[in-house]
Amino acid sequence: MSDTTLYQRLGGDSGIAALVEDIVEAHLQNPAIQARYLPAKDDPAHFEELKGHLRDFLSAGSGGPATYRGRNMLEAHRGMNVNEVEYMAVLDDIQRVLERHGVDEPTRQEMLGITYSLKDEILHV
Ligand code: HEM
Repeated sequence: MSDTTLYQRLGGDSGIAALVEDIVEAHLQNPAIQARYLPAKDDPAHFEELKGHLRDFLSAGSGGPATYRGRNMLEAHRGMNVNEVEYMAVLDDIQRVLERHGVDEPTRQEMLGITYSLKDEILHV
């Protein structure tokens, strides 16, 4: 176990903001899932709000100072009927962006565990 928080190992507020920008961009480029995110991009105010929610979710969930004010994972994804391929595409994008940002291997593994653990609230709901 590391004695630094996950939030610190992700680079704090600035690291998390940079990660979210690149994760969302990766989703928009990923043929398996881009159609899911394009409608949000077409509405700039909504798109900024979504990215803010993603930053706050990551900060709040990793020991950072933010308060997450978005919907819980079940409510946010209900009705989308996300499938396994889409779920893996999101997890893969996150892992690739973490690696590109120089996030260390144990921290990437921890993120993989956390993102996988949300499966029952997101997959086929
Ligand atoms: C561990 C995996 C995931 C996490 C942590 C996550 C997290 C989030 C969060 C925090 C929001 C914002 C909710 C809000 O603004 O109220 C969101 C929205 C969204 N998620 Fe996910 N998500 C994950 C997986 C997925 C997957 C696999 C898909 C489908 C490919 C997906 C599609 C979406 C879409 C389209 C929205 C935006 C809805 C809107 O336009 O407001 N998510 N997600």
